[in-house]
Amino acid sequence: MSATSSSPQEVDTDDCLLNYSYIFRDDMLKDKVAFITGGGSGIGFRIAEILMRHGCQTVIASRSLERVQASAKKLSAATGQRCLPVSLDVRQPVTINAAVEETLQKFAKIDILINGAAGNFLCPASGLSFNAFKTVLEIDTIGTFNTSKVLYQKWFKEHGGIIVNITATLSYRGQILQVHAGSAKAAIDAMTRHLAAEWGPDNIRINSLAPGPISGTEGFWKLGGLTKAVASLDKLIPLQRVGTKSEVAHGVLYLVSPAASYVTGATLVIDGGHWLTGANNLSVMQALLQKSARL
Ligand SMILES: CC/C=C\C/C=C\C/C=C\C/C=C\C/C=C\C/C=C\C=C\C(=O)SCCNC(=O)CCNC(=O)[C@H](O)C(C)(C)COP(=O)(O)OP(=O)(O)OC[C@H]1O[C@@H](n2cnc3c(N)ncnc32)[C@H](O)[C@@H]1OP(=O)(O)O
Ligand SMILES: NC(=O)C1=CN([C@@H]2O[C@H](COP(=O)(O)OP(=O)(O)OC[C@H]3O[C@@H](n4cnc5c(N)ncnc54)[C@H](OP(=O)(O)O)[C@@H]3O)[C@@H](O)[C@H]2O)C=CC1
Repeated sequence: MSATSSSPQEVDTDDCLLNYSYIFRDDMLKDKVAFITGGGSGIGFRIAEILMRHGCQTVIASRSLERVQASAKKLSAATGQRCLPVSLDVRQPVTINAAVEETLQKFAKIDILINGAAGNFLCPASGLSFNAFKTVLEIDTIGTFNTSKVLYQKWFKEHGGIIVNITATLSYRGQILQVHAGSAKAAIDAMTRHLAAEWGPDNIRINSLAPGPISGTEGFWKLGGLTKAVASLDKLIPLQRVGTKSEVAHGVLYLVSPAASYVTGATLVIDGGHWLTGANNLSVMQALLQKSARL
C-alpha cells in the first residue's frame, strides 16, 4: 500500500475493522477516557474504535440509546476496552449533565471530548424553513458549545483536557445547498479558536478536524454520495478518491496524542484536497437537486 494516496482497508457499515495495522504505538492512550458525541455511528463509531484500539476507554453518546448500546457491544468485543453507551440530546444541557455525571461515576475522569454529533441534508436556502436552519445550528454549533461547557465545568477546568470538534469544509467556498451546515460548522471553527485562547491556561487543547466526503457514512449518503450524479466525484478530488472513516479517525488520534502537545486552535482538513477543486460543481449539484430536495 502506498503511504500517499491509497486508502486503508475499510468497513462501510457501523462495524469494527476486520484487520488493523498500527501506525501509532498500540498503548498510546492506555488508561485514557474519551467522551464521544455521535459515537454510535459513522465517523464517530470509527473514532471510538481506533481510540479504543490504542488503549482508551470510551463513552459513546447520542439520542438513540438502542443504537449506542448496540455499537458499544461491538466496540468492546473487538477491542477489549470498556465502552459506556449513554443517551443525550446535545441541544439539552440537562441531558449532557446527566451523561457526564454517569461517566464520572463509572470512569472517575474524562481526558478527551470528541464533538461529533451533527445533522445535515441538502436543501437550497430558498426552500429551507426557518426551523430547519435553526435545527442544524442547534445540533451542530450550540450542541458543541453545550457539551464543551458541561465538560469544562465538571472536569476539564480542574484537570485539563483535549477537545476535538468535527467540522467540515463547506463554508470555505460557499457550498451551495449547504448554507445551514456550512454556517454551523464555520461557527464551530470560530468557537475552537475562541475556546483555545480562553481555556489554554487551564491546560486544555482544542482543535477542529474538517473531513471531506467520507464513504460509508450517513453524511455521504444524505448528500448524494451514492447517486449517479456523483459517480464522477473521485475525478474532482486531487487524491482521486473519497476518504475513509479510518483516515478521519487517525487524524483525531494524532490530535489527541502527545505528538500534538503544542497544537491548539487549529483546523486539520482531511479531504484529499476536495475543497480546493471539488466544491460547487454545478452539473453535479443540479442533478442532485433535480433528483430530490429531500435526499
Ligand atoms: C461538499 C459537498 C457538499 C454537497 C454535496 C456535493 C456533492 C455531493 C457529493 C458527495 C457528497 C458526499 C459528501 C459531502 C462532503 C461533505 C459533507 C459535509 C458535512 C456533513 C455534515 C453532516 O452533518 S453529515 C451528518 C449526517 N447525519 C445526520 O444528519 C443524522 C442526524 N440527522 C437528523 O436527526 C435529522 O436529519 C435532522 C438534522 C433534520 C434533525 O432531526 P430533528 O431534530 O428530528 O428535526 P426535524 O423535526 O425532523 O426537522 C427539523 C426541521 O428541518 C426540516 N428538515 C428536515 N429534513 C429536511 C430536508 N431533508 N430538507 C429540508 N428540510 C428538512 C424539517 O422539515 C423541520 O422544519 P419545519 O419547518 O418543517 O419544522
Ligand atoms: N460523512 C461525511 O462525509 C462528513 C461528515 N462530517 C461530520 O462528521 C460527523 C459524523 O458524520 P457522519 O458519520 O456522516 O454521520 P452520522 O449521522 O453517522 O453521525 C451523526 C451522529 O450525531 C448523532 N446526533 C444527531 N443529532 C444529535 C443530537 N441532537 N444529540 C446527540 N447526538 C445527535 C447521531 O445519533 P442519533 O441519531 O442517535 O442522535 C449520529 O450518531 C458529523 O459531525 C458530520 O458533520 C463532516 C464532513 C463530511
